[in-house]
Amino acid sequence: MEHFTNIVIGFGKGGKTLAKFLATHHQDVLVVERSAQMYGGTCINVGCLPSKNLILNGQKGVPFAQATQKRAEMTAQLRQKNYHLVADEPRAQVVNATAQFLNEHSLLLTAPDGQTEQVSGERIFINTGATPRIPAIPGLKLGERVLDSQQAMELPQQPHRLAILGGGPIGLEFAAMFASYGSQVTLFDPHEQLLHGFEPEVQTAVTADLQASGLTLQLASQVSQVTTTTDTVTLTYHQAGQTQTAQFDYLLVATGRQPNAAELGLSNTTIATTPTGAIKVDEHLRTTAPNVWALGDVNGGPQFTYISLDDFRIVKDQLFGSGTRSTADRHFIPTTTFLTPPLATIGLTQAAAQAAGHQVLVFQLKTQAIPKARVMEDQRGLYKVIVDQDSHEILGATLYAQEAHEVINLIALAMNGHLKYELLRDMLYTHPTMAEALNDLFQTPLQQ
Ligand SMILES: Cc1cc2nc3c(=O)[nH]c(=O)nc-3n(C[C@H](O)[C@H](O)[C@H](O)COP(=O)(O)OP(=O)(O)OC[C@H]3O[C@@H](n4cnc5c(N)ncnc54)[C@H](O)[C@@H]3O)c2cc1C
Ligand SMILES: NC(=O)c1ccc[n+]([C@@H]2O[C@H](COP(=O)([O-])OP(=O)(O)OC[C@H]3O[C@@H](n4cnc5c(N)ncnc54)[C@H](O)[C@@H]3O)[C@@H](O)[C@H]2O)c1
Repeated sequence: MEHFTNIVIGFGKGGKTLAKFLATHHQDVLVVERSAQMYGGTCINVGCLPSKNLILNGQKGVPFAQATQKRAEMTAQLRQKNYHLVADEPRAQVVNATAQFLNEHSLLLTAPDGQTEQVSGERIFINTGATPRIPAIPGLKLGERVLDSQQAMELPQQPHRLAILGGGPIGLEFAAMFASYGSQVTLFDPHEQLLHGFEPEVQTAVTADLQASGLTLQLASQVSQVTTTTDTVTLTYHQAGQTQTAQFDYLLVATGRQPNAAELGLSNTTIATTPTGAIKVDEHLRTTAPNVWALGDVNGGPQFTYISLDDFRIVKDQLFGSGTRSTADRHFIPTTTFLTPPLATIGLTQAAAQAAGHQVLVFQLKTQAIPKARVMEDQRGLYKVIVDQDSHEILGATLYAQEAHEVINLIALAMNGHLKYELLRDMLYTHPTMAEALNDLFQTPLQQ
């Protein structure tokens, strides 16, 4: 059995960054990835980057067939680059196989052709990501007409009539994206409102903009049956006390992603899982077995590429630093749902801040008031920022506007640096930019 100092299972964001780091720090490392089409992980192959590329080309008016070709070229290039970034390191090896634990420190590797080998590792890092969660609805099964996000992006033509199950980030981004290519999109979600837990002004604005772009929303709906034929999919759903049916060409299932832990052979180890099926970790990402860590989606944390990257930093700090860095250091996690315009958030909403006992100042600005929005010919949206009345520090922000995905990082800096809001109010900004609107936003709080 070949022995390695380090084994990384899964070529995800945290794992590949760690593998590169270890190899360049003179440690041998084996990276095990079950699919040669996934070198580099979910984000670059089937997640963030291809979806944003399709969103961008939809906005530019590129036909879907051409856009999907560009997406495929981009992911192929990124996959190659990611593979070589690790595999070309003299101390690193990449193997195409599925890993399963035999015990805490040895693994069975099964190659795509069925060949097996056993390896052992002094340290093992689990970075196996997540896969779509399919709700237990009669007739609902992925196939020709019922797709996950990867299959939807790989369609050769945009669907004519598309149903989407789930109004989370995948459901919303794909709904807006397919609508921009001309698909008739209907989105089903059990909540009364889109964007559950967001600022109410933003829920209203986004809902109105999505409807104006041609999207049909079936909110407060429960899909109870899915029936497929060779070229249609029919949904039966309950809504407002009535049972209805609707027919589509395709259904995209976007109802969350489940950590990939079930097939790892964990029953051969003392590695515990959580009630939701994630690998149980402490705040230093240590599993319940010695010298085994879990990074990224598989550990049940927020499912973002930048969280997986931060998981790498936590593990690196244990191996090469002071060992103090932990998930508790993540005070504020910015997010962006890439709608048009994008929707970015950080920290608390007004309701959450008040519920937590803060006296708040609420600042709000309509995007219409921002010159750069006029220049960009998209004046939809608003900024809403919540400030603590005593400390003058920012508690949370929701930005729904062009460039919100960039401006939110400026707010994150102020929050992490414990800066008073007046600094952003009085700063010099380049012009014309969406950031300079912070000068105006912070002039006068709304009356409470
Ligand atoms: C459509 C979509 C859009 C998204 N958009 C964004 C976005 O805009 N911004 C953002 O931050 N996040 C986004 N995400 C989420 C983001 O992609 C994930 O949070 C992130 O990629 C998770 O990375 P990871 O490090 O956990 O592992 P992953 O990148 O998921 O890698 C896990 C790897 O492990 C492999 N693997 C699994 N089991 C085994 C095994 N037993 N043996 C060997 N290999 C195995 C898998 O094949 C996979 O390559 C998006 C996700 C999707 C699906
Ligand atoms: N821009 C981004 O950062 C981005 C983009 C895409 C995905 N992601 C990540 O990927 C993860 C997965 O995204 P997601 O949108 O699949 O999951 P999600 O868990 O965020 O949202 C799932 C949605 O499906 C709905 N739902 C659940 N069961 C349902 C049912 N039976 N019928 C109809 N609706 C149902 C829920 O109400 C919810 O709105 C997210 O948590 C996110 O972190 C991030």
